[in-house]
Amino acid sequence: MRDAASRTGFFLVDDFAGVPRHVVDAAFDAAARFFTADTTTKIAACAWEAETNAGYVAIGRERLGVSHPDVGKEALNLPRDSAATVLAAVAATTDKADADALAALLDAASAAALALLAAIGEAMGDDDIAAFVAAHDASAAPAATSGTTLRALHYSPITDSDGVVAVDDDGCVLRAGAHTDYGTITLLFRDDRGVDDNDPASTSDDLEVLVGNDWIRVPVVRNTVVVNVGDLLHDWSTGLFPSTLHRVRGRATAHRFALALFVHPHDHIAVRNMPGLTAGDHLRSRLEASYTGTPSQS
Ligand SMILES: O=C(O)CCC(=O)C(=O)O
Ligand SMILES: [Fe+2]
Repeated sequence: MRDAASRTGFFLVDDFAGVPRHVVDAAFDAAARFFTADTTTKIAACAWEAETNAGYVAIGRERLGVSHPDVGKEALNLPRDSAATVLAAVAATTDKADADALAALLDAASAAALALLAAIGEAMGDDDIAAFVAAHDASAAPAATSGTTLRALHYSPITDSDGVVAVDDDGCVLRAGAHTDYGTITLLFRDDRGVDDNDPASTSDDLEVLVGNDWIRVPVVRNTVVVNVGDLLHDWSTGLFPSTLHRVRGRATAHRFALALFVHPHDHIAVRNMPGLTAGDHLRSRLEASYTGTPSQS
């Protein structure tokens, strides 16, 4: 883990890091059903709110890279601290079982993250692993708020008429621009749904990581979760574990689904190497830079 985290900032963990497969599958099914609703319904149910970072992020609202909005990407944000309102909106839009499935993944992935953080603390040679883990553990500080958020992501097929960006020679578009993640670690669950069966080149390994000067594809390995280092672990480890630039570059014709838990310390925790900045301030400034004002109604 120390080797992978320090070289690329990305690694795969078997058995979904302890999250039961049926919990992952049920959450994928729930997210896919929610995204099937039309845009107006989803916006009306729970439009994304800057204050809480909770809710439905319509196509055109988010730009992870600097150049243009992420192409054809919509998301449902379930921050740990304000999941309830979004879960109620999911229950009203599809059904209660779907809301329960997303809540179950939020809980199970959050627990898995704490176990991973203990291992990561050991791998980076932290002199107070317990404090590192406790800085992310809701039960260790029940009154503390945190940016930890489950996001369901859906990238829909795009056509020429979308006119947003060019499809490159490989038939791919940049689905999510190059960025580093904002928190401590991210747990990314992927599956094969959305792969275009009519297109032999279509795969779900669309996630690319910048290693040296090369964009390397992160392979999809069944029953694994991708774990990657975010900016605050880069900070905590003083650069030993780098938060690596990554992007999603995928087939223009395919759907893509992913579920990501962005794990953050409690908001009041100080960012080690930026005096005066807290984890909460850091997250707010990154969110402000990546969300645009107007949803497109496509
Ligand atoms: O869609 C994905 O696989 C990952 C997207 C990503 O890197 C992110 O949302 O931070
Ligand atoms: Fe990311």
